[in-house]
Amino acid sequence: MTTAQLPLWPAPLASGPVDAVVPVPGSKSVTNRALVLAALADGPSLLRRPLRARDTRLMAAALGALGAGVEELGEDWRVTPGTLPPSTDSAAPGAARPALDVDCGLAGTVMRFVPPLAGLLDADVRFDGDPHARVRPMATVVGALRGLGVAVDDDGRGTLPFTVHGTGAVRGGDLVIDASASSQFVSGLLLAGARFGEGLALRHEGPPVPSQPHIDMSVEMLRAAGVVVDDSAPGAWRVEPGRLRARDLDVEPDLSNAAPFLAAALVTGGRVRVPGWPRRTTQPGDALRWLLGAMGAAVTLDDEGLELRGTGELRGIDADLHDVGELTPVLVAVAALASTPSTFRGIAHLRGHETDRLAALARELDGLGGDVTETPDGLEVRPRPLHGGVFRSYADHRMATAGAVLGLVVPGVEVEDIETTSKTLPGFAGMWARALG
Ligand SMILES: O=C(O)C1=C[C@@H](OP(=O)(O)O)[C@@H](O)[C@H](O)C1
Ligand SMILES: C=C(OP(=O)(O)O)C(=O)O
Repeated sequence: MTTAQLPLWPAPLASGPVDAVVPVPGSKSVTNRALVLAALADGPSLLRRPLRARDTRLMAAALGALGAGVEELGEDWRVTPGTLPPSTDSAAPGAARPALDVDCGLAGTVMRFVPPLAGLLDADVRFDGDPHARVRPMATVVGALRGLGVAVDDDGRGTLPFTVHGTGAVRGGDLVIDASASSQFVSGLLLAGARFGEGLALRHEGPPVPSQPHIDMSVEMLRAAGVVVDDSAPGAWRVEPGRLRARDLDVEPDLSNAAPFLAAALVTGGRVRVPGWPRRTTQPGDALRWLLGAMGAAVTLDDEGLELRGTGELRGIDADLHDVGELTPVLVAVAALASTPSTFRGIAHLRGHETDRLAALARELDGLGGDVTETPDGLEVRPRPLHGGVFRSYADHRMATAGAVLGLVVPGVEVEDIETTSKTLPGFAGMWARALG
């Protein structure tokens, strides 16, 4: 794919230690789960301060196409279930079955969470997305739906596009999947499972499932909606059939989107405070406290939020990021600026993210004079003096923010298509400029 025509953003060089308070918008993962659960619930729900970004607007539009209503009320969103749960007023005799379109963009949560809901509608629902979305792994979703008795038309490649032929009900029951390529396969089925006739008894078979905190987030949010979920056996989940309670919810700040700002404090020896950092959370971004701490940061969490201070020390780490893969790009950028080498493991599944993140990080850092090698399940980073140049983002919001972190201390870094950050963080360039003062 040629990306030569995309604009280049001269990444600002820090003139000194970054010292900023950075309020971070709502969590993508919490917002999109809350939208799905609200669309399936027994009445209207209010999401307070959801993330308003491309991924969450795509989710709102997808649920809208399936019959739910999402209305903006200032900073909040009111969600009305509409024809979800399954409509009883199916098409009149002789009328064509409704054919609906869902644009997944590049949102993993939309492409993995919405198809199981489409099975609950009496309609044909076509799923497609961006060019980069058409190479993300989807075979497990298609296979799971067929295993649940839902017909799906695809071209057999195990990717978008495909069409789900819903019949208005999903039988549910026992299902075995391989979720080693993405935890979202598990989450998507769990979120819809209570609406299946027999509920869902899901079992994973295969190499370990990544991103366990995101599965915990799904289970916790289902329970908060009154759904009975048993996750006591490793690699197995039982969702009892039943109603989902509508509820109002405060969306936590997106801790993974705090990563570049916290990294800015660390690599410039400065200080960044993120207000509203939850004391307890299922978000994987909470691990930044330990990961950046291990790289030299001093981190405190109190009622004012999280504060991270750079201490002047910046060391490499050896870290298994299997559970927190979405933190990888920024951590690799920090590692490239450290005084000692780093090894990141457990993240083979990042090859199926917005882009092949392992290849992209190795290529772009090498392009700035770095020394990064891919391993079968991760990256090895050997710090070297870096020089300026173009840092391509491959339609990946987290590649773009990783480039911004490098540009703080490496003169002449130009990040391609900084606006790709609008997937989860619209206005990133402005936030970055404000944080740098
Ligand atoms: O369920 C979610 O909200 C997510 C799960 C993870 O996906 P993978 O398990 O595919 O890494 C994560 O990387 C992604 O950013 C968001
Ligand atoms: C992997 C990510 O996104 P998605 O939800 O599209 O999978 C991510 O945000 O790092």
